[in-house]
Amino acid sequence: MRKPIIAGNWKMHYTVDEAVKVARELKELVKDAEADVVICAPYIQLPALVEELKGTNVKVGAQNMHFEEKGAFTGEIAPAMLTDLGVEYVIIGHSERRQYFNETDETVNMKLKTAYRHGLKPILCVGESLEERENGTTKDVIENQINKAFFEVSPEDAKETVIAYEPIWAIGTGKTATSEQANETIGQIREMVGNLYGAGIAAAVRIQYGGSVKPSTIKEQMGMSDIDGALVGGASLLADDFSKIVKF
Ligand SMILES: O=C[C@H](O)COP(=O)(O)O
Repeated sequence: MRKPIIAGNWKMHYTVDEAVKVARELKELVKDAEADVVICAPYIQLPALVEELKGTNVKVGAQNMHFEEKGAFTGEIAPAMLTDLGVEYVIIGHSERRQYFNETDETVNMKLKTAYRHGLKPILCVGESLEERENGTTKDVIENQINKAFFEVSPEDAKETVIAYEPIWAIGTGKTATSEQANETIGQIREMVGNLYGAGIAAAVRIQYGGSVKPSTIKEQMGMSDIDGALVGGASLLADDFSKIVKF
């Protein structure tokens, strides 16, 4: 039985004070949640969030990091800077990073390996564009992303990876993939993991759906056979909405 995992991605929202206020409300609302709960916040909020959420069931994640240990990479954040704070998760390869910041399947692979090395739990994002969905190439596009992301990744590390399937056309658009569409593609991703690592790991790996998830959509989504959680953008910004998703 896979434990559900609901992660919020706050993207580029909130000052530190605002973030702490939401976290304070959230930790009360979700303290008896059965799912794993994660908030992935902008770097500058991470120290205050780790402090605010210490000893609670809400874990803190970053939205990105560099694959190198250190060096002349102006504006970047190294993995040890995150673990030193007590950050436990990191989103890798979000479509907005791929689209606006030149993230490639190769850098995604390097970042995954760096995350494992530092004991950070990665949330690996994959997904197709609207054009790819309409062309009928969704499965090929995602298989390519999965194969490249897991290139030379050990089975032990692969098993601990959370995969987020996010159709790009459903992100922030209010256009949710139907639960059946999401479940079908997530089932295919599980098969791809199985092709790489075998049935045991495919059955164990947790795969989330992301894209306009709301309190009103989560129950049906979590009722599907292959959906193990959600990566939530807009609806994670308010504690009340996010807690309803967490406690689907
Ligand atoms: O990381 C989260 C996803 O990009 C989904 O964002 P959204 O829930 O605002 O559509």
